[in-house]
Parts: sequence; C-alpha cells; structure tokens
Amino acid sequence: MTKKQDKTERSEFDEAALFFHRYPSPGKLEIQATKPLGNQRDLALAYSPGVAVPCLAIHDDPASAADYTARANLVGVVSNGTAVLGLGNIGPLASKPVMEGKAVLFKKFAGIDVFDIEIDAPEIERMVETIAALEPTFGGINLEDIKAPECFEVEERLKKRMAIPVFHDDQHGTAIIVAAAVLNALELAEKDIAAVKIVTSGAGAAAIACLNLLVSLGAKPDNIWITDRHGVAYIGRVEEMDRWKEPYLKDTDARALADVIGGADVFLGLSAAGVLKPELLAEMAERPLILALANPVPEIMPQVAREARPDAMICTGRSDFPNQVNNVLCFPYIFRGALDVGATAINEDMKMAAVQAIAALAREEPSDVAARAYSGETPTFGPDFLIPSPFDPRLILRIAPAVAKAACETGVAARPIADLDAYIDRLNRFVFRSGLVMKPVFSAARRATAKRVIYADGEDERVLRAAQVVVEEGIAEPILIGRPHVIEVRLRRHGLRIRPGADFDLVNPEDDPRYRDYVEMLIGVAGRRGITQEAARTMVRTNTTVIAALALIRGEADAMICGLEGRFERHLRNVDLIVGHKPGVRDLSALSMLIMQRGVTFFTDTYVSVEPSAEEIAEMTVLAAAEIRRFGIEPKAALLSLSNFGSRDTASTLKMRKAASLIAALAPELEADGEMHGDSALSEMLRQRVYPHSRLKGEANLLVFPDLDAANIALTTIKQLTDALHVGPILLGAARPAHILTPSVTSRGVVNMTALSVVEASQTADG
Ligand SMILES: NC(=O)C1=CN([C@@H]2O[C@H](COP(=O)(O)OP(=O)(O)OC[C@H]3O[C@@H](n4cnc5c(N)ncnc54)[C@H](OP(=O)(O)O)[C@@H]3O)[C@@H](O)[C@H]2O)C=CC1
Ligand SMILES: CC(=O)C(=O)O
Ligand SMILES: [Mg+2]
Repeated sequence: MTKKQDKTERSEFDEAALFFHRYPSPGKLEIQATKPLGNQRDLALAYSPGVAVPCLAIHDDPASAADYTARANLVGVVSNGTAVLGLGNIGPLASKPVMEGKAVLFKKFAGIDVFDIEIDAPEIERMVETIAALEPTFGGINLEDIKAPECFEVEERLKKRMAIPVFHDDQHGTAIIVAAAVLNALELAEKDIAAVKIVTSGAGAAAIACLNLLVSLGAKPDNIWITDRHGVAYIGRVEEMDRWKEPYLKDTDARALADVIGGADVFLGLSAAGVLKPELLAEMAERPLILALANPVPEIMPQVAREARPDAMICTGRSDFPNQVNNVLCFPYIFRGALDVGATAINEDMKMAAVQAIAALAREEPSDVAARAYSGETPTFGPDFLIPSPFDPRLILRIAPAVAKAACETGVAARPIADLDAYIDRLNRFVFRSGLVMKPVFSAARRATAKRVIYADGEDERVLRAAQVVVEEGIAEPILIGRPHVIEVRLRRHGLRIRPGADFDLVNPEDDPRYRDYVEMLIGVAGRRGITQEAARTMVRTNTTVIAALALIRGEADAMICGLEGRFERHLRNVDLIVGHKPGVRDLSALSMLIMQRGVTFFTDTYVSVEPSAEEIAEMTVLAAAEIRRFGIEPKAALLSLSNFGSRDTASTLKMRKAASLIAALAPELEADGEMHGDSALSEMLRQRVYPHSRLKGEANLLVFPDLDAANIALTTIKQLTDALHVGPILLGAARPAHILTPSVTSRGVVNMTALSVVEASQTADG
C-alpha cells in the first residue's frame, strides 16, 4: 500500500484515526519529569552541580546507572521503516506512528518507558552501527518492522555486540504468540506437532522466526512449506533466496500456494492482505488452524474463512475478532521480566517460558479477578479462545515472572530476583493502576442482552455521534428523543450514517402516540407529590428527561441518559421522582471516575448531596464500593477531611469520623478508613507516619468527600490539572440505570456512560 492515499477514499474510521493522532496534541507521546523542580535546591540537585555526583558514581560503577537514571526501565523501539505492518517499505518517517504506538503499549501494559527511534538506515551496516551506539541509553532494544532478510543479520550482530536484550519483535514476539496458539489448537484438534503439515504465506521476518520456534517445539522441517511473493520456496529457486529460508526448501515441482496447501493442518499467514483464497481452504486437513496474521488486513477475513471451513480454528492480528494473535500479547511482558532482572539478553529459555505461560493462561480456569474484570464473561479455552485477550490483566502476572525466573536460571540476570512472590505482588499493584478499566466494560456491553438506551438529548450532536459509535460497536440499541426532522438534518450535516428505524428508534416529543400513556404514568407515580394533570401534560410535552424516565419505568428502555443540557438538579429531581430508588437506598449519590496517567481514582459524591450526613456518607461509600467492584477493581476507600486521624475536631471532621465507624459496621469486608488527609489516602508511607494501624492498606482508589463543594472542586481541578478522562457522573442508588451527564461531557463520555449503563441494566436484569 505504498500508493498515495486519496483523501476521498478515506472512511469515517480513517478520518477518526487521523483526528485521534492529531488532537489535542500531535502524536501519542510526551516526556514527563519524575522529579519536581520546585526550587533552587532541586535545580542544584537535578542539574549542575548535583548531577555530577551520579555521573561519577556511574563512571566508577556502570551498574549503578540502574539506580541513578531511567535506563533500567527504558527501551528503544527502533525501526528503519522497511516492513511496516503489512504496508511494506514506507520508510522510517512514515513508520513513526507505529513506533509511538508500540511505546504507548509498552507503557500501558507494562509500565515500561520507551523512546521511539526511527532511523534512516536501510543497509545492514549502518543499522548495526547506529543501534549498537545506543547501548548506553537503554535497558533493552526492541527492533520493529525491519524487513527480512536484513533483520536476521542485524539482530544476530547486535546480540553479539550489546550487553542488553536485543529482541526483534516481529520475529520473536510474533513467534511466541503463534507458538502458544499452535500448541493450544493442536491440543484441541488432538494432533501431534511432529506430524502436522504447516504451510506459510510469507517467508520474511515473522514467518521464519515462527517456524524456527515451532521446530524447536517439535515440528518437522520436512512437513513445513514456505511460500512468498514468488510462490513456493524450492531448491534451485533464485528469486529472493537467503540462508534463513534454507531449512524449509523442498525439492519439488510445486510452485504456488495452491499447489502445496492440500492436507495442511496449519496455514501461517504473515504476508499481505487477501492472499489466501477461500476455495483453497477446502483442501486443508480436518480441523485446520488458520493464522491470518497480516496487519491491518489479514490474508483472509475470518468470516470468509469460517464460511468456507466451519471446522477451522481462526486467528488474526486484529482486536476486532476473536483469537487476536498479535505480538502485543508478548513484548510488553517479556521486556518487563527481562528489565526487572537486568537481563543481558533474551535467550531461548526466556522465550520458551513466555510461550508456556501464554498457552497455559488460555487454558487456566478464569480467576475471580479476571472473571470480574470481564464483568461476568468467563472466557473458556476453546476454538474461539486459543490464546488470552490482550486485555487480560493476568498476562503480566504470568509472563513477566516466568521470563524473569528463566533469566535467573540461565545466568543472564544482572539483578536476580530474590523473592518472586514479592515481585508478583508488585506486578499486581501495577495491574490495578494501569487504567485499562473501560475495556472489560465494553466487552461486557457487547455481549449484554438489555441494550436499549434512551437518550433525552437525542438532538445533541454529541449524542448523535455517540449513537453512531455504539451502533457500530454493537454496544447498545439507541432510542433518541428528538424531533425527527432535526435529527435527520443533523445526521446529514455531521456525515453520520445511522438512520431511524434501521439503527435506532425515535421518540418525537412533539407527536408521539404514547403521549397519553406517558401522562397517565406520570400522574400515577407523581400525582401524590403535587403534580397536577395540567403540570403532568406540560412536563411530558416539554421535558425530555421526563419522557426518558417514563420510558425507562414502562420497560420501553433498559437505561436512560440525560443531562447534556440544563441544570443537574432539575434532571435529578425528575429522575428521583419518576425512577425512584433501589430498595433500601435512602439517597441518590454520584460517583465519578478519573482515568489519569497514574491510574484510576474514584470520587464520591460529586454531584448530588450538598451536605450529606454521616449516615448518607456511609451509604454512598458502600454503594460506590459495589459499583467499583463491577470494574474488577477491589475498592479501597478513604474518608477525606481536613483532619488526619483525629488531628482536628470540627463538625465536618467529626462527621467523617462517625461515617468511618458506620462503614466498619455496615460493610466490615470493605477496606475503608478515615478521617484522613488526601495525601495520606494516596500514600501508605504518609499514612503510616501518623497512624500505622489503619484498616486501609496501600493506595486508596475511592475518595469520599465531606460535602459537595469539596468533592466537586477536587474532581474538576484534578481532572484539569492531570488531563484526566472523566467517566461519569455515575448515578448510584436509582431503581433502574439512569445517568445524568453534565454539559461538559464529550461524545466519548456519552459512549463510555452508555456502555456502563448497558452492563448495569444487564446485571440488574440477570438479578
Ligand atoms: N499479527 C502479528 O503480531 C504480526 C503480524 N505481522 C504481519 O506479517 C506481515 C509480514 O511482516 P514481516 O515478516 O515483518 O515482513 P517482511 O518484509 O520481513 O516479510 C514479508 C513477507 O511476506 C511476503 N509477502 C508480501 N506480500 C506478499 C504477497 N502478496 N503474497 C505472498 N507473500 C507476500 C514477502 O515476500 P517477498 O519476500 O517475496 O516480498 C515476505 O516473505 C505483515 O503483514 C505484518 O503486519 C508481522 C509481525 C507480527
Ligand atoms: C503487530 C506487528 O508488529 C506488525 O504487524 O508488524
Ligand atoms: Mg511489527
């Protein structure tokens, strides 16, 4: 795909990808300082003269660079742009978005810092010299998207020269995942790896490395056939031959993929889009494994393969189909393990440990945490679950320690780990800070059964855009309240494809056949609370939140979303009046989630109770804790105050102290304590200093505030200061899923809240 992309050919998704990369700041990365430079002394320590001291310490003992610099957690993702995804040789500059992407994945999944380095070095010599010279900077080198055969020699030579891990991701990261998928698929098909026939499309970096690893697991080169753009690699062929293909060459007259695919148990596609024609699948052995791994478009689309061979097990490199065989399942964690022991290399034993850990994880019974993180989804080992999902929080917990252990056992660990359990504990803490919280919610929403979400602000552009996304992603079935002609004009103006009837339902507030029923219903629920016939008619005609709430309690919708315009408390009054509370709940409250670089933190009550009592605070804390568990996160609540464990007595500090003791009685299993300062809540060390016996351990993830002023100010200030993403407000305690958003919400925020409310509705429906 080296041709110029015509702007008119871009799909809406393509445009969204460009927008995503461009705004709010170009690219996907920035550098952040880990030390404050707050005063003259900090400056003197960080820079001249203080910086000279660690310089000399490192000069005396190079290993101490791991103590005084970021090197031990810093990986160079290096590419020359010669084999970028399946896009081919598009050059180093154009490869930069991929390398920035790898950097983000390293950080997100494993907490590893990355410099992406795109080098103008198509030749082996130049590549080797440039990369070898980077050794002082990095704890490891991840080579990326460098074409074969150059990549083999570059890696070989760098491994010899450098005393840090050098790992060509497209070769070994891919091979590790492929090997895990093959082992598991063969187990299901009850086939012996020594007897299976493997046919590739592609004989480049990824394909050859996969085959080499499969051979070391027992596959026989005699049973392996490789093909590329020039067809079958046979003895005597002259085009595009190199020594790495040699073990797989055949003495044969077969020339094309079609000539060798017959009887194949495994098709391994690491080449380009659409290479595998569906008619060829008929010739494969029974229960074949089809690995169509070219990115972004596979050798065959899974639905096409499935149609041709219903008994096939199918994997792609993409996240939108089951069985994503992608090196993202490996590289963050293999480097995590290697860096944590100061490994000087990533050797065969470490790779094999990763293969076994990944294969075993897919076969493992889902743990409590994983089951919760998947909101009830219990992915079980089978044809559609040959390997774990990239968002499985257990990946880091299994792969990194296995790799670290193998490094220690094979003598390549400069800093061996003495206490493996303590190490796993540390990784566990990372998992819960990593901020991947919304992913399982989206997966659960896709599978949910109660999907009808009614939007009071159906004419709002943000809702229309969100509706398009939730329909496309299969998250919800939207019902928009709005005037049909207005919605139609706005959909066209914003270039959105969803249409009433086909993609969403409409409720026209000016003319809906259910108008009378709605009025009757409103009088039924609110007639005794001062709502007259006339008032009810006006409310149903003019207030779309009222319509949404009525539709919700009539069972015409499973969840409602309102609040994009107007005052929060007006919407709240109507939701409170019409939807009411869950049994036993006294007051509604609001929970807000901030997704920040440092992790996820919840805040309550951010929108509802102006001056809650101790009893109300205890109730909202328990409700919030239950909501947090839905995300697969174990809540740890801190009741915040200007007083730190009794340091000061005021009406509000006494209230928080009382709330803490009420919670201890109400929910003894909940890790909660107070009253305490905000910094004590977030730092175990500070807390220990004032009160070592707190029931709260580690870092609080639920901050409970004494009043609405404090909660709302903290939320909005921290959100702005940290560039956080706000998910919420999540209304707690309503009898049915009803959420009142705020005028500052973005369309992405509407999508997030839609997914949450669908999961909530489905869990309510399931009891
Ligand atoms: N899912 C995953 O995790 C990963 C997927 N990949 C994908 O694998 C593919 C190859 O990557 P990589 O090995 O790094 O690149 P290389 O450039 O090293 O190898 C590409 C190979 O594919 C062959 N090929 C290209 N086009 C065709 C075609 N139309 N028909 C048959 N063979 C073809 C090339 O043949 P020739 O030499 O004759 O040109 C070459 O053998 C890419 O699509 C990449 O996205 C790679 C790594 C990981
Ligand atoms: C996933 C990957 O590394 C590739 O497609 O190149
Ligand atoms: Mg790659």
